Amino acid sequence: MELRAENMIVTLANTDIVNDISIKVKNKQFVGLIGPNGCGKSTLLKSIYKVIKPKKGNIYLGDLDVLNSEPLSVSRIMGVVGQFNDLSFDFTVEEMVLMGRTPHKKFMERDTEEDYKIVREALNKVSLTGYEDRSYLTLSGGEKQRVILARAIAQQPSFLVMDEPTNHLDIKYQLQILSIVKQMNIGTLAALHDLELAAEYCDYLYVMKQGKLMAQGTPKELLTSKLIREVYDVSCEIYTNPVTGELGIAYMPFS
Ligand SMILES: Nc1ncnc2c1ncn2[C@@H]1O[C@H](COP(=O)(O)OP(=O)(O)OP(=O)(O)O)[C@@H](O)[C@H]1O
Repeated sequence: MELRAENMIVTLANTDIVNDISIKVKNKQFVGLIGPNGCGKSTLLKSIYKVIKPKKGNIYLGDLDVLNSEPLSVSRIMGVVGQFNDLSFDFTVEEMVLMGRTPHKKFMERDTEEDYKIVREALNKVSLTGYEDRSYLTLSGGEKQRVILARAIAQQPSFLVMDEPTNHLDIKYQLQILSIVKQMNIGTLAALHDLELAAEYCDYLYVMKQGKLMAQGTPKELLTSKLIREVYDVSCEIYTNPVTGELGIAYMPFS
């Protein structure tokens, strides 16, 4: 399913945090959103998953006019893995992942054996089998992150929005989570900080700086030392990793 966000302007506290940005994620494409802290990535994503109302713009997911649709209609096709996953109330891991089934149910409809099967499979995918009865609030940051991904998997969305999904995760789970998402083979838009991981997993990248879109392209054409200096104010050398063949970035320490 294709996502089109057109001419998005998001204003918070009288400031244009997202300033006339258009992005497109083609069907089954994994698209990364990169840029320095505070450039507006989360704000743009939140406007796409309807937590923040933009001042201007249009968002279409397939034929669905996201901004003019009920959240329930959007949640039937869009999964979200947010940046901060804390709750005020405690739920078990199983209850958390079962919430992913809610958009597909009628009012007061009971959970079925099929729902529990989908939840078990989702937990297995993120290596959390056996955690069903654990209290969500007692989990580590990385375990919470994987529960939230399991919830998105159980939702069986056609499109996924992720805000720094590898936050809190050690390297094994960073690779695991991105591989799982890639295998889901659905359109995905993800804000990412690790540029090497972005290069490895993303088909296409958008670069934001100070609320504006600065550049876009495939990782290979986009990630140059010149661009990284312009965006992050950091010196680096780009090379091809001799072991993986992937794009590598050697950052130069501040002197
Ligand atoms: N509700 C708000 N009111 C005022 N300013 C806000 C609000 N929410 C976010 N901002 C500001 O908007 C800017 C962009 O924030 P945002 O979280 O979108 O950035 P980001 O690119 O996701 O950053 P990070 O990489 O640090 O997560 C920041 O300067 C932030 O302080």
